[in-house]
Amino acid sequence: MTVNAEIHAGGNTWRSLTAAQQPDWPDQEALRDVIAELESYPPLVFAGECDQLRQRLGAVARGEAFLLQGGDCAEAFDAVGADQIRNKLKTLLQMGAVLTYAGSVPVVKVGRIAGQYSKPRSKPTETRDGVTLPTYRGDSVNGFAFTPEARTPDPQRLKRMYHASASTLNLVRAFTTGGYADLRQVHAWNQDFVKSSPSGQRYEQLAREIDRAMNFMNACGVDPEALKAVEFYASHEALVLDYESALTRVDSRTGHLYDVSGHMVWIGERTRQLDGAHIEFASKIRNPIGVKLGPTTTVDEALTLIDRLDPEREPGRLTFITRMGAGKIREKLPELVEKVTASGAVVAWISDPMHGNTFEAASGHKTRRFDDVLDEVKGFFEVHKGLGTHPGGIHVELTGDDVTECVGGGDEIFVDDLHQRYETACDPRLNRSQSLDLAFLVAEMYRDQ
Ligand SMILES: O=C[C@H](O)[C@H](O)COP(=O)(O)O
Ligand SMILES: C=C(OP(=O)(O)O)C(=O)O
Ligand SMILES: [Mn+2]
Repeated sequence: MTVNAEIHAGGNTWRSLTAAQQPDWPDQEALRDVIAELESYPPLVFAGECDQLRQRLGAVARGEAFLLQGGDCAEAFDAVGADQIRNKLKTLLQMGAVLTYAGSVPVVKVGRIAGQYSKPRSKPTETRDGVTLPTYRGDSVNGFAFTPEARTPDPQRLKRMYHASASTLNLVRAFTTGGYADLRQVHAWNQDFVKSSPSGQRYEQLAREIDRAMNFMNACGVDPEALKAVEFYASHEALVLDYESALTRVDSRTGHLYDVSGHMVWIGERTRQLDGAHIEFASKIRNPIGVKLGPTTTVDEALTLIDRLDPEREPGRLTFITRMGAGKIREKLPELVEKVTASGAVVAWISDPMHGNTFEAASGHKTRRFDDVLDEVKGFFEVHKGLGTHPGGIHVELTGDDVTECVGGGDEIFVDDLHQRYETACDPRLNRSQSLDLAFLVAEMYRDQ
């Protein structure tokens, strides 16, 4: 084996361990062919960009910046269109502007985008009217339609995932570097929105203040070109390990392995077993890594995760994304933060206020209350304030469209409205107005911290 091949094999050490939540591919030979093809594809991101994000997250971990991570629960192949991508980006940029200006903090912007196609599920099957089929595991694995054909895992979908991610990332890069995301466009992002919604009106007022601040900077001689491009990164859950390891490459600059399917990847609450394949895989790559921590996480688990994933104790390498639930965060988070901090490790602490607050409405829709989401973030800030540690950011499921999936918000959505525009393929997302409401409220919390 050449040195490079040996290092590359390092991206496959997970294969001898148990990998939770993997698809039951019916045709192993077809899977092998797909993996071989994916291995020949060009990387979607450059390892140097992953390093840059790790540095940005280092600032988050040290308390010098705030992470805004958001996007769909599950991206869908048929939603890879200019309007949907632009709306999501616009929402994230508006939230970023609110947090930067009203929270007075640099904001690191990371999408759950261009690769968020695979879903862990609580049940392997779904039954409707006496018919039982495999559960939907994301567009990378099977189809959402409730038919045996659609629900059978098809490895060809992994190639579609790659191409859908590539098209999405291409447009995101064009928008964020080509002038669309220019901060001087801060009003333009709001045009379709402002009149109809309270959060849009509140945003417009903020945009006017930003304008004045920019005019002031202009008058002081600050180069306006500096505002033209925005740094934006792509992230997704590293769930289907055949895909992630097929896109893992040796960086020619350093000889290290990077998962070049996205800048940052995270390991979910259902796949973070210390002796499992996902943690092993993540330990071999140099990307910044997130790990979701639910309410059953023990201090020992958190400390072992640090030993496994951040042995060098490098700020920015490891982000803990807590998702405790509004009713548990104040009880469960303090000990974790306290003991991790006492260990000397510097991780970024981020709040996912979505996944601990899901419930089923009487109509059968999976939903979340805006007030619970807000309360979990409040609890997260309270805990960090009490311990003198840094509330590093938020991780949210959102979309730029006017969906009716979560209840509440300033432009209130009621349980009876859920059916109107319930479009998610998995978990309920904040719509644009609810996302902006959240950004304003989080900015206030940050400022008061
Ligand atoms: O996005 C997260 C998970 O896939 C989701 O919360 C699991 O939901 P389920 O209980 O419907 O499987
Ligand atoms: C599956 C997810 O979350 P968790 O692993 O926290 O349940 C998710 O982020 O969509
Ligand atoms: Mn989800």
